[in-house]
Amino acid sequence: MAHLCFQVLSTSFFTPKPQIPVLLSPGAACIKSIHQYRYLYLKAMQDDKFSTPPCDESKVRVPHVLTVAGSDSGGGAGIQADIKACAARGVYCSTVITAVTAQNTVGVQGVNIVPEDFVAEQLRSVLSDMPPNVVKTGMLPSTGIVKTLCQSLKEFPVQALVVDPVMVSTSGHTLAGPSILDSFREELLPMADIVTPNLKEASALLGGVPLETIADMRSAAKAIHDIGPRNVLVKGGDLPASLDAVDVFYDGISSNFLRSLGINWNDFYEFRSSRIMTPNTHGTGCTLASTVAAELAKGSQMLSAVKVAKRYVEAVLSYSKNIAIGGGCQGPMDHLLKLKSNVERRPFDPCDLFLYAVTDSRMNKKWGRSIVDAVKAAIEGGASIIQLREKEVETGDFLEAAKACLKICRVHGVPLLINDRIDVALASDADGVHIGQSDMPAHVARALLGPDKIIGVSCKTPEHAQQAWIDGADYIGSGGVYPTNTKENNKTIGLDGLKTVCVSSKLPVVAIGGIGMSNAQAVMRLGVPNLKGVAVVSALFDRECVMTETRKLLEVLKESTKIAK
Ligand SMILES: Cc1ncc(COP(=O)(O)OP(=O)(O)O)c(N)n1
Ligand SMILES: Cc1ncsc1CCOP(=O)(O)O
Ligand SMILES: [Mg+2]
Repeated sequence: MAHLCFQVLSTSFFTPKPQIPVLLSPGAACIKSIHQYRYLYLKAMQDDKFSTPPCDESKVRVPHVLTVAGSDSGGGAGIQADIKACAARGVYCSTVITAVTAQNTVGVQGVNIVPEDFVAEQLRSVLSDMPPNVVKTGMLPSTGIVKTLCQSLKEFPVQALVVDPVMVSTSGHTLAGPSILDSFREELLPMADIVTPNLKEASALLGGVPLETIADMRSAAKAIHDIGPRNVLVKGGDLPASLDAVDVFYDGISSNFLRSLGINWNDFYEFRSSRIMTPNTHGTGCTLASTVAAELAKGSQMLSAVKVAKRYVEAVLSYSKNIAIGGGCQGPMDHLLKLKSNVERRPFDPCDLFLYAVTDSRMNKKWGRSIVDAVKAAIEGGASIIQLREKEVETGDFLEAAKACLKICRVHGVPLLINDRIDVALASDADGVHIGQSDMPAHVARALLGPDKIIGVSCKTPEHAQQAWIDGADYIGSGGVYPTNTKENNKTIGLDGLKTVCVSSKLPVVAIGGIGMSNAQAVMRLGVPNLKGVAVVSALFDRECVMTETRKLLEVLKESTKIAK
């Protein structure tokens, strides 16, 4: 938004700090200085940029992207991809539709361009009433629409403009012809904060120069930058001989400017990632640009917005690589992977607490087995839930073990929880945590872990149990029921204490502490309905054969339920 930034200064959204000269009509010649001032200005404003306007403190500001693009009936690209990407990134998305396309996974069957004056009306409706932080453009199918958009943005300035110069569909259909190039070069690109061409689009913007190598991409990024956008991302997905996917990011003006101040600055960045082999790549360009826009709307700096967007697209590609939608050769991605993966994870079932195996690194070391082998054996023996309780393991090793155990647990449909370490649970994407009274409060753990993860809390009293319920826990662990050497200085509550907690608890309960083959039946025979099972450490892991011990204990537990009936 090269020549809009000075109008932005006068809006209530920003509280101007530095004194910045007002340049009202920037030709190409003054773009550099405008960018330089804007760079300084945005740096100075970084902290204030997204503060709520002082006049309306009660309202919660929602990051907002307006996408100006074409509709894809197949739902994989265009407006539909933009809405989904923004939603996945937690950003509100409004839309101005420039064209309606009839397309599917086979190709584009038809294009109906929205009349220019109706594009103008949509722009006015959104920009005048619900100003977005960032505008992102996709398919702009006529010179008139480009001009209308530029005019609207001059009238209603926004914080950033992300231009995805869509020209040809992935199936080869022309979506914006060569006549559009002049208006891109003369009007739209000089206003852009970032432009994200693929190789074909970069070549077209530069009059058809061949782009075949990463060196070519660098030259192209520089040449496009000279047209006026503040940043350029040339996407190398179509590089012929490349195995890796390499995109080149160029931020020339600020680097020259910073160098002139004696600050060393790298103006080229290469984003390199291994290729994900999948036919489901339709909509990657729209998704990347929308995610950059969404991250900018949330307040990110440009380079980190691009980094996050690249990572997000890779994650979506990888998640969607085997999905089957449509009969054509290029399928769409599934943007809402997070929702999906949570849905696919089996929700917590209190019956999972029946035979709860809790690991102990000291015991496993003593018997010469790894955590992973211990978990495998417990699952083979019939454990219905696993907790990694690794008090003596380094964080990095704990994380690796958690990831490896998670793979095994997922295959068997057995939930995996982490004792104490919410960071390890988050980093490994484990199914949840078990926390004690002196660990982080359960409501804080819930806020960190989100609604879908399992949280267990240790409770010795009805008050603890009541608090665990209020805090949003899923189950409670109650004990030590019997004396144990596994946990030092742990008060024993006995069967009576356990019963008191169970009776008062609104949550399912698992008993813990000194439980094994000899006393598991006595525990289960308490007969309180929400006592769902026993949690065991030494009876399984301080033994030579974990699988055999688990099997035997499972039989005892099954037997006890029969007797209880
Ligand atoms: C199922 C279950 N119940 C209780 C505990 C004990 O947790 P905590 O009180 O945090 O003690 P440590 O296990 O951290 O020593 C548990 N781990 N699992
Ligand atoms: C972690 C814990 N919390 C209460 S008792 C206990 C230890 C249980 O270990 P064991 O099953 O070996 O008695
Ligand atoms: Mg603990």
